[in-house]
Amino acid sequence: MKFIEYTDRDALMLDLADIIAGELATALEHSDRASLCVPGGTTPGPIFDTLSGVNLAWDRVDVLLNDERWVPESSERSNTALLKRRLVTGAAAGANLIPLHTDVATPEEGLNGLMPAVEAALPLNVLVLGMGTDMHTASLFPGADQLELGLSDAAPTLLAMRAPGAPEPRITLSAKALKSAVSTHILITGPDKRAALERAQKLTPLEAPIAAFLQDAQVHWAP
Ligand SMILES: O=C(O)[C@H](O)[C@@H](O)[C@H](O)[C@H](O)COP(=O)(O)O
Repeated sequence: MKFIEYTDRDALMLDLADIIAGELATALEHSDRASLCVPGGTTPGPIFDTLSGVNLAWDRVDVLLNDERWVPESSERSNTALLKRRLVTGAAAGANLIPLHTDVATPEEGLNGLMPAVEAALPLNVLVLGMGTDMHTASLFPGADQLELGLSDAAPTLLAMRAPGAPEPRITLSAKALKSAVSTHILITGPDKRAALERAQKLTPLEAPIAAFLQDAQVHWAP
């Protein structure tokens, strides 16, 4: 793991957007298509704003979420709506957004229909992960009903997940699918998340799911 500390959040967001754009451009030099897998939640918005202004062959880029809350796009908790508003817009409007939600009642019912497009985007080129102070990442939450499967080598690409720490049912890429990424960036801000990350380094992925990703990751942190 490489830990990169920034003086402030603005610097972090600008630098990481720049790194992601550079990695996508390099991938597109060697391949017809490149994939970018990103977290939802409250932290990455400013990175999306910057990326959506970057000149890149976005029509050759597949964008997908790490995970989605099973809520309609009209909900303010919809990560898909966040991506449409702040990432797949402007210069990046032509990117291919791979859906992680469909209009059925439960993630279990939606899973199989969503799976082929996600699998077609693997292996991932660029992965950005967020983390909660409970050390979850994507929707791999400590105590989640399918965590053990989600972390195992036998995991399917997508799983439904329900957890005490998650207010609604979720759909998530498995650790195996996420770990296909050529490059992994973990985006965290604030002292509580830094302390949580330090705790996670001494725990197993079942106790601290983010631990499954630390070995090959660059962690980007600002106060
Ligand atoms: O949909 C989600 O909730 C995310 O993908 C999740 O894994 C997120 O990255 C963390 O919960 C951190 O969220 P914040 O950035 O809001 O703290």
